[in-house]
Order: sequence, then C-alpha cells, then structure tokens
Amino acid sequence: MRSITSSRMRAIDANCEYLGLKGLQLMENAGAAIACEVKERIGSGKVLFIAGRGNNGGDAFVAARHLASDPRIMVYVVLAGHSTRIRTDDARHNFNILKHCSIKGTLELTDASQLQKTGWIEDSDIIIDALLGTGISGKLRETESTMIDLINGSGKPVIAVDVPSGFDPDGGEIDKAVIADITLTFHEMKAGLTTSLAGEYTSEVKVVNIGVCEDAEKCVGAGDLKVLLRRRADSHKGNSGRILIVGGGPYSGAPALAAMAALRTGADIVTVAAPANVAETIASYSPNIIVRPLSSDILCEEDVEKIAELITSHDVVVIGMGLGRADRTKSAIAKIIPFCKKVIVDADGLYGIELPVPKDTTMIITPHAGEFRSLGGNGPDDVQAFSKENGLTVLLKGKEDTISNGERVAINSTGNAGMTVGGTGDVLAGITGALFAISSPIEAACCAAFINGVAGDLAFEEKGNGLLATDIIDRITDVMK
Ligand SMILES: NC(=O)C1=CN([C@@H]2O[C@H](COP(=O)(O)OP(=O)(O)OC[C@H]3O[C@@H](n4cnc5c(N)ncnc54)[C@H](O)[C@@H]3O)[C@@H](O)[C@H]2O)[C@@H](O)CC1
Ligand SMILES: [K+]
Repeated sequence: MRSITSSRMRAIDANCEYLGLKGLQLMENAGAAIACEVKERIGSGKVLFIAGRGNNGGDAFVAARHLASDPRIMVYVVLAGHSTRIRTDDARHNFNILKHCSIKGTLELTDASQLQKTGWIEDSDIIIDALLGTGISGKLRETESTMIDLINGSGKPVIAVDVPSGFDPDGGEIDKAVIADITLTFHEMKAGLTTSLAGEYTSEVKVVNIGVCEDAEKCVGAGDLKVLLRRRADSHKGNSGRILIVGGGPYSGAPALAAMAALRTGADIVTVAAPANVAETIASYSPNIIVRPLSSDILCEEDVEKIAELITSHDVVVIGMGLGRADRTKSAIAKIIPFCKKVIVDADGLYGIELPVPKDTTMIITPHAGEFRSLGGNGPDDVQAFSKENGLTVLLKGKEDTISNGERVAINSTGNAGMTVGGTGDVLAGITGALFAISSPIEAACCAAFINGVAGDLAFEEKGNGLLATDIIDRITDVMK
C-alpha cells in the first residue's frame, strides 16, 4: 500500500505553499472533511473537539466552525494550553474566528484534570481528537498526555484527525495514543497507519483528499529543501560530510568545480584524489581543497589501493569528472566502486561502472541523455524502471531533470538554457555529494537538482547567457539560505 512519511508530507505541504496553494486552504478542506464525517455519524447532538496548539488543532477549529452553524449540533472546543501559545498562524487564525461562531463552550486548559469537572466529556455524543498529528516529537508531555487518557476513558465514539494523537505517523515506538473508531488521514496514508500496531489504535482509516496540487508532489520544490536543511540543522556538528572526489587527468577544472560546489553546499571536508599531472593545478585553484596526487597521468589500477584507503575516512565518494575514458581508467573505476558505501558516478565514470550495483554500495548516477543511453537507459520515461532494475538512484539531466530511486519519480524544472555551458554537470555532482552525506539518495538527488537549477537561475539573472559554472557555485549559498 502506498504511504507517506511525516517529513515527506511536510515537504509536500511546503511545496504547495511555494506554488501558491496556502496551508490555510488545505486546512479548510481538512476541517470540512471532518465536519462531514461527524454529520454522517451523528445527525444531531453534542460534539466535543479536543485540540492541540499545532495545525492538527487548526483542522479541528475549521471543523468546529463548519458544524456550529447547524442548529441540530452543539459544538464544544477544548484547547490543550493557552491560546497565546498556539504555534502556527493558520491554527491561530482559525481559532480566532471561533468567537464569531455559535460555539456552545470554549476552554483553554493548561491543567487537563480541569476537563473532567466540566462534564463536557460525559455529555458529548462524539469526541474529535485533534491534539497531535504529524508534528509529534519525543515523549508525550502534559497537557496532552492526560487528555489522551481522558479521551480513552470516555467510552465515547472518537474520530482522530490525521493520526490518533500520540501515535507515531512514521511507525516508531509509542508510549500511549488515542484509541479511535475512525481516523481521517489527509492526502495520503501515513506510513505508521499501515503497520500492524495501527489496528490497536484505530478501527478504520479513511484517506481524505484535501486538494494538494499534483506538482507539489511530482516536482522538486522549496519544501523538499526546507525539510532536508532542517534535518541538517538538527544534526550534530561534524556530521555534515567528508567528500572524496576522484576525478581529473585529461582535465583539471572538472574535479575542482565539483569540490567547490560540495564545499559551498556545506560539506565539512572535501578531498580530491587526482592523477599526479593535474594535482598541483587543482590545488592551486583554491586553498579550501585538499588534493591527494595519484600515480600517473590518468586514473589506473595502481591507484585503487590508495583510493580504497582514502574512502575509509570519507562519507561519500564522487567519481568521474574529467577522468577520460581510457580502458585502464574504466577498469580502475570498476574496482573502486565496491569499496564505496555511498557513491555518485558522473560523466566519464559512467563508462566504467558495472551494473547492477554491488550489494553494499548505494549509488546515485547523474547522466545526461547520451550517457544514460550508453548504460542502456531509454530516456526520461525509462528512469524509474532503470533505477529499480539496477538498484540505484538516477538523476537524468535534461531541460527538465528526471529523478528516481525506482519507487518515487520526481521532476526538477528549475534551471535555464544558459546552463548548457561546460562545468555545470560537475557542479551538480558536487552538490549531490554534499547532500548525500546527510540524506537519502533520492532526497540528495532531488534537492541537488533543485539547488543547482535555482542557483543557475540566479546567476542567469545577473550574467545572462554569459554565465559560467563558477557563477552557479557563487549562488549556491543564496539558495540554501
Ligand atoms: N499545510 C499544512 O501543514 C497542513 C497541516 N495539516 C494538519 O497539521 C498537522 C501537523 O501540524 P503541526 O506540524 O503543526 O503539528 P501538530 O499539530 O501535529 O503538533 C504540533 C504541536 O504539538 C506539540 N507537541 C509535539 N510533540 C509533543 C509531545 N510529544 N507531547 C506534547 N506535545 C507535543 C508541539 O509543541 C506543537 O504545539 C497534520 O497532522 C494535519 O492534521 C492539515 O491542516 C493540512 C495542511
Ligand atoms: K490527532
């Protein structure tokens, strides 16, 4: 069954916003769907909303408004905590409108035990649980924890909003959660609700369409990047990645561009392993790059041992740019790949790999159309099947980039015609390397294509068709901000 993680859902929500579809609109649809479900279950009576201070609560405030205008229904709203501490603008907005609706009673409770004294739980015909949704983190805290106990002790029918509160939407361990009769989950089935544990907390799950636009899911957007960068901010310093770039020989600029792009994307350390004839030239481009010279004028099998040793002190290997296609180089590449845990193969490197990918290696390839064909791929429509068959992630460069890990397919439409200039592919590979150190291959490939394209668009505004690959590198930090 198709399902979605909470972080992917957050990315889609943010992509909607980026495309002009506001969270408030989605919340309106979510709330309207809850109100419909309530009316289907009870034609008349008392409805008690128990809401938290995030957007899960916001959905409840919308539903309360929709129901309040029905003369047969009496609506009560309990907020866990004080309204000054509502966490999001959308939820606050909808909470504030409630004072203009015929709500029978509203309470803001920091002490959950006060709820019992109101008698609202016993009097209610149905309870709507909107304490916590996909924004839950860590162990359950008060006031929410006691409110969950009160809902579970009520014996009343319960509708859970998005997920039963306390339940981990990604299927992790839980302390306790609301036990609901039905869960209305928005947009797509949440991963946690597909686990066997879910059956203990909800008898039924209904997936509700809230009007998410197709491109927010299909195209890479600012939301994907936001989620990835937030994760990086949460991770400890020193976790941002050590990248080993294996490139150069016939050319010297390509590995240097990849290295600088990786550094600008936030990699901690970037080492370039390059044939001896170009090592000094590469080092002279920037003092930020560490260069390790190899044995001769091209990468060859004699270098494999040294590179295998270097790999052990790096998180990600980026191999291919500027290597040339000598037979000795190709066979060296084939021997190096099995030493790599995480590897990105670009440009000439693509002529040396053997598919499918070795069992312990996770690979991203970044071919253009011709390189993809030479691997046996058949254009953008074949990217998903090719990825699945060969056990890797493909970022096929083109007017629109097509990215797939065999399951998800994404399109990146940032970038412009000025980016056909040499070196932009090397920049993309470097960005991908830095992101791969901190994320899954599909996230890394998607976000790298997006960053590279937007940085290219910013550079194009300034330089027009005269833009250079180095101009794109200069704008990476603007995009990341
Ligand atoms: N555009 C959007 O983002 C949309 C979001 N939607 C709803 O918004 C929900 C996600 O909203 P949020 O991200 O605001 O998060 P939630 O509303 O799920 O939860 C966040 C709140 O819970 C508190 N909290 C987190 N972990 C806790 C714990 N362990 N113990 C006690 N309190 C805890 C936080 O302090 C915060 O106040 C979804 O589940 C869905 O119901 C829908 O309205 C559709 C649109
Ligand atoms: K909930």
